Amino acid sequence: MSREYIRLEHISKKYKTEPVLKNIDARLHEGEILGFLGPSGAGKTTTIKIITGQLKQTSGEAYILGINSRDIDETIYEQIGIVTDNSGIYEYLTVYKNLEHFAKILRVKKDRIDEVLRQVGLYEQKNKPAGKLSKGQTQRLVLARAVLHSPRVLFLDEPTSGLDPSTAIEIHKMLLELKRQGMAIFLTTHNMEEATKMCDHVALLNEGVIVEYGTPKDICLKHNKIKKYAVRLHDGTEHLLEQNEENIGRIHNWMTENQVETLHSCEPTLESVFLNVTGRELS
Ligand SMILES: Nc1ncnc2c1ncn2[C@@H]1O[C@H](COP(=O)(O)OP(=O)(O)OP(=O)(O)O)[C@@H](O)[C@H]1O
Repeated sequence: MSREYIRLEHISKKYKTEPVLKNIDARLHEGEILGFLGPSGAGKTTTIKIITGQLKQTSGEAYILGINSRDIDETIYEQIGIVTDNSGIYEYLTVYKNLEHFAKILRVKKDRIDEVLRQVGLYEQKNKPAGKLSKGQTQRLVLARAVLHSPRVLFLDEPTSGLDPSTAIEIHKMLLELKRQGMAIFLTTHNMEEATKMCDHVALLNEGVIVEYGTPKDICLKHNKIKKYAVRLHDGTEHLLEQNEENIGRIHNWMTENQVETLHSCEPTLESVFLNVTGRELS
């Protein structure tokens, strides 16, 4: 049984009188990725801040690596990494010097810097000033900094937001490798494809409430009540049909007349589940 690294029990948070998190429960284990998925303002960043002790909850308990978040001090940062935005990178220092600076603070041996630079694919850019990196390269540097001290838990707030698809795929590969090495990753995203591909469990968060929690597959299967088929005919027309007797008959007729070019069953996606449950788009 893998070790539990994060536990949220009935977390609620109000900013003044405004409730932004309501009774949040979640778990994250060693070597797992948990996705907090929700539109802007759903409460994802607030949740990260509570777990990491940057913000106090109004009620409920949060534990990270067995420590109550109300009791944690800065020594926790030796065991966790946080990626929220690009702040904290010194633009006028080279990529290497940036990491050297953090290696000193985190008491990490210098050998580890080249190792991490290779891991995130920035070794060739090590002598470039950080301010001259592309957006994707900057995100790799931020990630390199966050994993320099081999943390047990990594928090990523929208890690691929604004990146082109091929850079996002590279970041995903890196994260899956870190997970394979046992790191637990708490990921927030608007991107349901990212969540489906990367996460062992997801929490769908809407206006501070978890409306669904589980594996992406289980959540989608649970909502697979109305089955649909997508049919494309040789004449170029496309048809999205609910599974019922009449439509099965239509599909059958098209098939016997050899009119069908492609036929797929359409499973729900996390995006469509979210829309279904909340009436809102994720992004
Ligand atoms: N310091 C604060 N004071 C008052 N309200 C706040 C504060 N920080 C966040 N909020 C509010 O709490 C709610 C949740 O914000 P939060 O940043 O956690 O959302 P999010 O899901 O991370 O959004 P995004 O995807 O845009 O980053 C929002 O309505 C936000 O306006």
